[in-house]
Amino acid sequence: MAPNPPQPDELPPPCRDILLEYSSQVTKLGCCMLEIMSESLGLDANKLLDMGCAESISIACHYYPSCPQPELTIGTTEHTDGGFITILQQDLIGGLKVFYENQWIDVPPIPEALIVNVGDLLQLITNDKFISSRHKVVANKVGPRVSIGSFFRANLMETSKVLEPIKELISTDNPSKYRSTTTKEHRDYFLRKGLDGTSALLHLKI
Ligand SMILES: O=C(O)CCC(=O)C(=O)O
Ligand SMILES: [Fe+2]
Repeated sequence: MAPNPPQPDELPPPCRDILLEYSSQVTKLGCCMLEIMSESLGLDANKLLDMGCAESISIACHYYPSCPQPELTIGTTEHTDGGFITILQQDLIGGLKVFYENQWIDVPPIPEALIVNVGDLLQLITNDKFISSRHKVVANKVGPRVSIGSFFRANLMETSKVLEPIKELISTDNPSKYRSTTTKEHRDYFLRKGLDGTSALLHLKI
């Protein structure tokens, strides 16, 4: 949806208007979250926005059919999201799980609540102040399940933009945990690696 929004007639008619409206509202919410997160790090409220964390936004609508033998398969394999933040809306079916304190915990649907996931790039630029969440979706006998993910990512148009821990968040006591990369290098690695359950940050660790 950003930086190059689709033409309305490129979107399926049944969800065209609502998707454009949703995109504009979720963008506002994401910017607000990024401002609050900046402040919580002791940074200027605009810092994460100025770094381009809301420049590129894509929306994926997921449809998980009901599954007669859910124990034999998986909805979405374990992964961390690759961007800065993801705002996720799930319906009331359930199935999302997050890895917390060494175990998989259900993220039960709460009507009208949204989930905000920290992604790998926010972990990288905050030098581990925010940690990306490992999550997955299990298959379900009931369904279908629908979810909508709004991904705030690095702007791929700026291929050579450098991604590295924010200077204000590193010091001699708390040195940089990651080497610098570029949006292109990181994206290529993320796509090559696939959703194999390991973090795309491991190869950048110092
Ligand atoms: O369907 C969901 O609830 C989560 C999907 C997801 O993790 C993703 O698209 O990155
Ligand atoms: Fe995800």
